[in-house]
Amino acid sequence: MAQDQLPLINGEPVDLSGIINLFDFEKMAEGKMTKMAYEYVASGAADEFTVRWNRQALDTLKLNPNVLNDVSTLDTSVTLFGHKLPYPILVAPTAFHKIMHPEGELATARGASKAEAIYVVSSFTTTPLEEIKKVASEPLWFQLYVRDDKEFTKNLVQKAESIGCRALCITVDTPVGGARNRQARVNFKLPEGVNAPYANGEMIQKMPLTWKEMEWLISFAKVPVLLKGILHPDDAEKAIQIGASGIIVSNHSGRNLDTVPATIEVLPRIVERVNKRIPILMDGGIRRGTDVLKAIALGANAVLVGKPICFGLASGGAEGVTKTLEILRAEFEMAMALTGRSTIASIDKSLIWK
Ligand SMILES: Cc1cc2nc3c(=O)[nH]c(=O)nc-3n(C[C@H](O)[C@H](O)[C@H](O)COP(=O)(O)O)c2cc1C
Ligand SMILES: CCCCC(=O)C(=O)O
Repeated sequence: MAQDQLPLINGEPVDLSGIINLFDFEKMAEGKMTKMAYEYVASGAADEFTVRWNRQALDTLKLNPNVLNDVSTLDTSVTLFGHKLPYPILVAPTAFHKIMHPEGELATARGASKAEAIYVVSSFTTTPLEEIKKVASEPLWFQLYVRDDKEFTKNLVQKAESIGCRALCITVDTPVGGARNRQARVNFKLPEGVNAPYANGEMIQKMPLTWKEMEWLISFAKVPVLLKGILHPDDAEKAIQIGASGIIVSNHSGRNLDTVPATIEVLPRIVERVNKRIPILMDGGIRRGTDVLKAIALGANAVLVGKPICFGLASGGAEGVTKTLEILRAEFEMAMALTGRSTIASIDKSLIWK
């Protein structure tokens, strides 16, 4: 592409034509972000075993394709809480987008909408919800970090509902922050002029969140409530008992408790216990269309992607976010066709080589 035809991001031409897969975006983003921002996004907790295991576990699962099924037309759609998604990939909640790109969450929302994906806005957004809502043409969900101030929490839930967020993801795996060594080494903090309006001036501190508070939240929430960060089948069961509408199997991309297993390893046990009573979403290390396929084969209804969205955003603003999702979607479609699956319902356990 000629220089003068390239899209302008903040007045700077950005050429994404060399980006072929999601790993290319990480390399490009590293060159564009401040060291502090890159370390914040790219790092995990402690020795980063879980970060690596998320990827390794997906990589080492082998596929067992069928041939000669009619895959001339694919239906990749799934329905979650009454809303039809054209494909089963959502934008995971990630904090502080203005440290990744000056347009922050507005670029993420535009980019996700263009790719027809639901964007789960983080409690630690650096842009007010009302502004994000104005630029989003696809549904938003809201991720909630529950604070010890109940009034604050309730008001935030009601704000998210009133601007039209269609679901709430309550993050339950962060009662305290993890041992984020790489963040500590760069002395991570928000740069001057960037703030998180719903973080109440604090980063993660002790959060007094227990099953009792979850019941309280569910009692007044008007939209479906999902618990994000479930790894134990007993907790999945409790989530159903207290009336959660869904769960997200997640280890927070290995950013909180190191040495928990890969989410794709945990997923089958949760799926067995939940036994189709509520939808199960999963995140952690999804980078390839085949990863999406494997998660669905093992029982997830949909997946979310976190880091790749941050890297897409840092590389090319809204366009980078769109391209990230489009690459993953296209790879997922190829993976379906190449395994002989034309619908989501036909993606079953037999696809995984034993
Ligand atoms: C930079 C970054 C910020 C994150 N911020 C939040 C957050 O504010 N709230 C939350 O529930 N999860 C947060 N997460 C976790 C993601 O929602 C998600 O669980 C995880 O990133 C998925 O794994 P992946 O990044 O390997 O795709 C964050 C993850 C990253 C990488
Ligand atoms: C201090 C925690 C901020 C948000 C978060 O969940 C993350 O960085 O993973």
